[in-house]
Amino acid sequence: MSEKIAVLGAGSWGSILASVLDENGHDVRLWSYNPDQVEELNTKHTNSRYIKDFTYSPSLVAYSDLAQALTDVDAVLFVVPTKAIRSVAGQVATILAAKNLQPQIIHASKGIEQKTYKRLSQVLAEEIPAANRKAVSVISGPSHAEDVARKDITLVTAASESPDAAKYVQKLFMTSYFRVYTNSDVIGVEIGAALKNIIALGTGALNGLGYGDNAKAALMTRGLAEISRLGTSFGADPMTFIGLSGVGDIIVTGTSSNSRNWRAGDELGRGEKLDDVIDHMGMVIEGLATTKAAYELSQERGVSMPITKAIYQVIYEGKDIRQAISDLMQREGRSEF
Ligand SMILES: NC(=O)C1=CN([C@@H]2O[C@H](COP(=O)(O)OP(=O)(O)OC[C@H]3O[C@@H](n4cnc5c(N)ncnc54)[C@H](OP(=O)(O)O)[C@@H]3O)[C@@H](O)[C@H]2O)C=CC1
Ligand SMILES: O=C(CO)COP(=O)(O)O
Repeated sequence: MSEKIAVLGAGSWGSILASVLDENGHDVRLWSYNPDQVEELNTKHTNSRYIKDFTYSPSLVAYSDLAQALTDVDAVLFVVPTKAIRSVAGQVATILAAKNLQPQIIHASKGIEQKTYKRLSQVLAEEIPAANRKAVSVISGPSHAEDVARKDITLVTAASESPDAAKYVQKLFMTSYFRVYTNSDVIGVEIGAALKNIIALGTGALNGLGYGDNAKAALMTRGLAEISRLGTSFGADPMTFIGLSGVGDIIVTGTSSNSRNWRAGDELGRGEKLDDVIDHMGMVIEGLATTKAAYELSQERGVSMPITKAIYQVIYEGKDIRQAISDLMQREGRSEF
């Protein structure tokens, strides 16, 4: 099949997913709000700020005009940072209504909306009226853009309440090195995807402070336990958290310097100031905002999330990291499950 697909957001992940789709023979329109970036993508076929040493196929065309990118689309893939999802979806909705289109809606972003605590598929379904879309799906899993760029083996999951939509997304992306499973648990997939970034900040910080493998494994395991507690409180299937978008993504993000969240944590652990870390990263560090949303959500729902709370206190209340770790370790002993 060859579909017309608009990919919105030309950062590291959006541009590489666009490249996978282009390679699969789809008519891909990669949209960015930055005209200089569009110019670079269309003339040099590079995206140097976001992905180093990678050349895109000339068949992949970038657009700065959103309406043009959406012409006759069969599917729209959102890969902008979480904080931009609602505003971009609002613009998309207006254009789809004017063009009388009803594409599949997919997103590959990882976060929770601030203040509303909504998952991104909920935000998309709210902003794009049912008359102008088919189902909403999410594609997620352990997938650093840098690894996909060099065609390293990558497995992800496509989740949707509509089994047909999940299969559609699976078919769009599958290649010899990019394998896609389907999943009906949208809640579990989106919560796992968003909250693993908090844990990556934590394991990065442990690394920066000089802690070893035991400490990092402990943080990832107990981190997954609290993510699972929050997710199941919303009705997620506990099995999802031992799948690709749960333990898979915690491993890839919580152990790798390819992860911006891990790197940010590492730099904080080494004593750098948060503002400096954000400044020189130059790309989105989703875990920072997600820590706030998840902490507030855990308070609101009465779900125990001690690691998220500790990371929240370090980032938002200026608590000393070593003190936060010591306080976590001195909590009263309890049963593992
Ligand atoms: N990188 C990866 O390996 C993976 C990332 N993800 C997720 O994908 C999402 C995007 O991440 P990623 O591509 O890495 O992020 P990047 O920071 O690399 O790129 C984000 C892109 O979105 C643009 N952007 C920012 N705000 C807006 C806006 N309001 N309207 C339109 N475009 C905007 C940015 O432009 P500018 O920089 O000029 O602001 C940039 O081009 C995140 O949720 C991330 O968690 C998921 C899996 C893997
Ligand atoms: O989600 C990712 C890999 O699955 C990428 O993580 P970072 O946003 O921390 O780079």
